[in-house]
Amino acid sequence: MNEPDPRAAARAIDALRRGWAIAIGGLTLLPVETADATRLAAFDPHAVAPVLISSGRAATLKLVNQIEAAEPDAPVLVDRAPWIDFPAATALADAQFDLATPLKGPFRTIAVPDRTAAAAALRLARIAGLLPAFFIGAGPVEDTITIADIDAHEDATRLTLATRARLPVAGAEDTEIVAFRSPESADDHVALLIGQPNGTPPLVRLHSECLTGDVFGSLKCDCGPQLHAAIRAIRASGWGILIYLRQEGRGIGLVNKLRAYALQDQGFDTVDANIRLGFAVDARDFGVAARMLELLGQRRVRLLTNNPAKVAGLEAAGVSVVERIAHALPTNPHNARYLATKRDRTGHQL
Ligand SMILES: Nc1nc2c(ncn2[C@@H]2O[C@H](COP(=O)(O)OP(=O)(O)OP(=O)(O)O)[C@@H](O)[C@H]2O)c(=O)[nH]1
Ligand SMILES: [Zn+2]
Repeated sequence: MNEPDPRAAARAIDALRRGWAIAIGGLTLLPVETADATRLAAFDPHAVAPVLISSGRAATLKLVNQIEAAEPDAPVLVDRAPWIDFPAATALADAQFDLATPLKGPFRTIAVPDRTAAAAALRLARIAGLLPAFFIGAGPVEDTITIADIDAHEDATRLTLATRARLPVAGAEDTEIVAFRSPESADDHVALLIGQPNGTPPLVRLHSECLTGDVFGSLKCDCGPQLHAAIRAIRASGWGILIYLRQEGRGIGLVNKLRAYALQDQGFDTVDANIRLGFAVDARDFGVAARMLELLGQRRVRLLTNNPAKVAGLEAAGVSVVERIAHALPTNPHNARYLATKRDRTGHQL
């Protein structure tokens, strides 16, 4: 097996964002979101290329039953009926049109030729911040990558400590910022080391990026208040670490999170919005945070969280969580339903 090429996934992500076709394993794929009718005609002159979507999207379109939708990001292939032109394929891919222009079919699902490569393609779409939907054909491709290249892009063990500097912040003047990077990914994660080690396990907060909450003070979620309260709680405890993970939108990226918000405007909750778009409810990998803690020499932590998946994710990656401390803040009329959904549907303990 060849070593993964550090540039391969980055080149493929770039190609997908420009609407160019790529090949993964035995599959040749054109992304639905960024293609157009002309590119599709060049890629698939006989209009026979089936459309790859995920099972959550397929369940939303009533193409598969609910049991399969329990794993919302599994690959499903839709046969290319003659009426599925480029706009119809876009409607297959994009949940925002579901209520206004419901698709009636008829649709037929067919066997996915290479499930592993198809799942890798859906994963790459998520990493690229695109809708998880592709035409599968035989046209010319811009890049060819392997599943190992995609794995390397997400491999936390490839993360290294890049630099560190003093960074006094409001509520914690004795703070240092440490930045981490990997050869593959452009997402530079950071940690704030707050206070001085005192022989006890650090109080740790894993915070996933939320542009809307962290920067604009969005009231739809609790991220901004949680971020600032965590810094203060860590300082008050003596010392600890705030890990800031570049996992916007629970790992689906900013644009897809805003698509989920548009679906929430239509009445769907945060869980159903992700599924209707074709993503897992939570696409984050907390192994990245474990790797950062390991590079900082910390294998035992006290964790500030309401989310059992964060505890399990750290433990699975070899960090022992000696204590979980709840991190709930007052609700407001805009985020009450979101927080209730996290309690009722994703097991958050408040
Ligand atoms: N996809 C999606 N992501 C969201 C939504 N609302 C907030 N987020 C993202 O969710 C992440 C915030 O999660 P965290 O603050 O880590 O919260 P948590 O997983 O609930 O866990 P704790 O706060 O530790 O209990 C950020 O990446 C936000 O951008 C939403 O409606 N849809
Ligand atoms: Zn948020």
